[in-house]
Amino acid sequence: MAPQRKMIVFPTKNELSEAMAEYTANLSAKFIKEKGLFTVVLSGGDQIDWLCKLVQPPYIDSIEWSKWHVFWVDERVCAWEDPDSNYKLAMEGFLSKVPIPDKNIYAIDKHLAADGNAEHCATLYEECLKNLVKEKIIPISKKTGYPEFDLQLLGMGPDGHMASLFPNHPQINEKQKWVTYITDSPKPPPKRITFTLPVINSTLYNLMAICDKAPAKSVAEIMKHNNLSLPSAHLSAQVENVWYLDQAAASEL
Ligand SMILES: O=C(O)[C@H](O)[C@@H](O)[C@H](O)[C@H](O)COP(=O)(O)O
Repeated sequence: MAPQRKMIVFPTKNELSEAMAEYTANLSAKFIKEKGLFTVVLSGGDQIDWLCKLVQPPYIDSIEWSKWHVFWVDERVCAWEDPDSNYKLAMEGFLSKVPIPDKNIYAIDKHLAADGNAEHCATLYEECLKNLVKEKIIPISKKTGYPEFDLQLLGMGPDGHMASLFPNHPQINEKQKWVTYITDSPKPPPKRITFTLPVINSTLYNLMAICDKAPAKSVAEIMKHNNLSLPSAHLSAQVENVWYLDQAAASEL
């Protein structure tokens, strides 16, 4: 039975950001103690701004960064140096400030992304994940049959999309692939790769962080009506599916 969706509303974005950092640091300590490593899946958008607390005391010194393995739930198919790149966003805002080994940061294929080859990028990213299963970095969940990440940090767009799973687009129905692609994303840029829904929901701990007024109507559609036409309404997890909102994002509840 999938865990119930939990919701916590914070008075300010700063308090939400502090709670995100604490949640992440606690899970980092838990999994590194249990298995000697921690797998974290990032997304794009504003979320990286909120992870800023992790690069400040106490976390900057207390987290065992060398044991982290970092992935992206979705990525734009563009050069790493492109302002649209989630890799660039995360590298500049977070990853360049913490001592995670480069080999433990799994980005979209640099050259194929620069060439704009979305389908091949998705195939290669899936191959990367499958190699890490063989190397026992990522387990396959006995419960779901899909790869099992420890923590995934997600955002939601005003239209209710998460990762690059958008309303009225077929990618949300993909069940065979672990990574798929889109070439007509309603949110620019159009070409992206994305984890599929079964992989997103096979994560042990999913933290959905939403701020500002723009997504408030979609938050209400999901929290009050469980409107499944919105991809984020399908978010689940194996252990915890928790939504952190600021007052503006919760203002229609
Ligand atoms: O690549 C992307 O665009 C993101 O992964 C996307 O899914 C993002 O998480 C949401 O659009 C929320 O973005 P904001 O936090 O900027 O609203």
